[in-house]
Amino acid sequence: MTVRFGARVAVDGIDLAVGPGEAVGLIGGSGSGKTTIALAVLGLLPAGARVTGSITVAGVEVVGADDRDLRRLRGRQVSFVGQDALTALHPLMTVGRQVSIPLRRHLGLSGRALTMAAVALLERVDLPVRVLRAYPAQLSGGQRQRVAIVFAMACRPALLIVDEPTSALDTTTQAGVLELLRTRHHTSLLLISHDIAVVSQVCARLVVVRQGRVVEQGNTTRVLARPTHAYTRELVAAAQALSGGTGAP
Ligand SMILES: Nc1ncnc2c1ncn2[C@@H]1O[C@H](COP(=O)(O)OP(=O)(O)OP(=O)(O)O)[C@@H](O)[C@H]1O
Repeated sequence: MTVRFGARVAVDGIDLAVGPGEAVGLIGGSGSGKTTIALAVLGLLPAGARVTGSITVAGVEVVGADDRDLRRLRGRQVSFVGQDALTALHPLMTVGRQVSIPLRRHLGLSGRALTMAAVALLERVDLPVRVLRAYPAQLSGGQRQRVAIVFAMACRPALLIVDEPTSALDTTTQAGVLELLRTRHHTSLLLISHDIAVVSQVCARLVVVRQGRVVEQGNTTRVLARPTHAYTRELVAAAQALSGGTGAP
């Protein structure tokens, strides 16, 4: 895919595949095009953006699709969790009401079956049932992030895209969120981050982007041990410096 904002090419002929159940990490510095790739896959780029090429999710072509088809795809086949879970959740709706919407719309649940499904989702992320009656602002940052991810996975989408899931969290809470991302069952994951250490804890394959192009991709262990591109070496060195400077991140 290629994405242009006017004359500026933000994503330049990227060829990227995420297989069924696979977790792929998309890494790159600020402005490398990571969020633009995510928004293109979701069909959520702003009006001025022009996408060329092809993007398919669960066999459905996104480029040129109409709003109705895109709405059907989002939530059911592809879900997204952005950097700030507070913005992903409606501030004036309890957690319980919010989770009931996708469960009703996409899975057709109602009444007792719907309540039981909502409770089961919270149990999966070690959150007490009373969280269903809480408003997002009454939860901690880590609780909100877990709620947002578990909601995004509620309808068992084919693909989950998560953008910088842990940047605002302390190390312990971060570990909980990453553990949650590891237990996705059949859902594929595209995990976006500038932090190679975070992504390498969840993803078996890494794709490194710079200025809208893929500069390196491959098995996580291989990329960390023997990065071939200078830019990847910089990212690995930065992660090692942050983790105390010894060993792999
Ligand atoms: N709506 C827009 N209009 C014009 N240019 C944009 C728009 N959105 C993104 N860009 C440009 O596209 C390029 C890629 O931006 P993008 O947000 O995808 O990078 P990123 O890798 O996600 O960065 P970050 O890690 O800082 O979020 C940048 O040069 C940015 O300025």
